[in-house]
Amino acid sequence: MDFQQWHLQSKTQQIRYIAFVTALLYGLYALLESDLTLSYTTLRWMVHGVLIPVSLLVIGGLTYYPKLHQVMRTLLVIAPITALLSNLLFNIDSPRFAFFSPEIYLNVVWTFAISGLTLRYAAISASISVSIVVLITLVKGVNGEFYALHMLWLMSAYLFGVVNAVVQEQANKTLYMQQRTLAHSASSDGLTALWNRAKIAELYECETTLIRQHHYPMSLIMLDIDHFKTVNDTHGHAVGDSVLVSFANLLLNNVRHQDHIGRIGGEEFVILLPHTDIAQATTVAALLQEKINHFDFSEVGNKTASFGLTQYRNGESLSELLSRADKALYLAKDNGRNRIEVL
Ligand SMILES: Nc1nc2c(ncn2[C@@H]2O[C@H](COP(=O)(O)OP(=O)(O)OP(=O)(O)O)[C@@H](O)[C@H]2O)c(=O)[nH]1
Repeated sequence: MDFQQWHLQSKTQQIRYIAFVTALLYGLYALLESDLTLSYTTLRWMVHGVLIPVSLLVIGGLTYYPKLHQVMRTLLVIAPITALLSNLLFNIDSPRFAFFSPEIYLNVVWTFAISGLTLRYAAISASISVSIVVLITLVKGVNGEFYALHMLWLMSAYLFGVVNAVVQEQANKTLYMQQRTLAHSASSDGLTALWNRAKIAELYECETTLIRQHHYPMSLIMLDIDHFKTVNDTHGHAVGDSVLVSFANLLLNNVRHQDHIGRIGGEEFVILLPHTDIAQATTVAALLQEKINHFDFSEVGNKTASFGLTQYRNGESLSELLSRADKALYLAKDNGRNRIEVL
């Protein structure tokens, strides 16, 4: 999940409540406005009392549907621009423009600091809004003495908004990075950085859910370095560790990016291969065997590994799949090691 998606997800509640509260406030605004003005009365009602509150309610409602969050964000970018355009349409020629102008400044601050948009999207929305206001103000003008104050407040709203959004964005990015680091260290093996057993179980659940929908084959390779104990006994634990890291990298460099590699025991590894039947998995295992046999593990020289392969059967649990692969691996060890066995 990239930062934009993470942000959207983490801001869902804020967007929801702010959208609902703002819808309510626009309803009130429409009521108060009708006492203040005689112009565009029906249109004002339609826009401030119906169109904008309904759009905001839709935005709030879309927060409940993660698949529609992109649509929600687009509406969130458009809504403040619409509100502001209607404000200008209704009020720019009015001698009482000053009564209605706070909505414009609030709108800009709202977009940057309150709406829940990321800096990029808030900047797009608020910049379009402010450009429109400046342009229309320059073309149409606003009544004399209010002009300078209007421009100052507009600029202040934009500046406060930008500064706040930049600071918030920095804080959010730090939080995002921290969460990613934490999530990764909770899912990976500290020595090799491959997935740990818990993460493999999570990935297995994701894959089997997809398999139930799309019916594709999946295989599992379990492999174990042969006579690894002698590496530790002869060269020491530190060299043993570096062999494990090199071995992990060798696996990573020789499988597809959609395959999931985990270290589930001392020198025991698994590779979950989606969209792969047992014949294809055997070809992958043979390629890995070849690569391992020819790899120079520096002080240790060449090593071999034994492979246990099996194909996923519909509805079975990870432990059932692992236990069959484990039996195949056991067979490979029993039959002389540096072998591939399938069950
Ligand atoms: N250096 C290092 N050694 C580990 C680690 N985890 C497990 N081991 C060692 O891996 C060795 C596994 O030994 P065994 O289970 O007897 O297996 P083996 O010597 O590889 O023999 P076979 O699997 O039968 O071929 C043990 O000596 C463990 O101490 C680790 O993280 N680092």
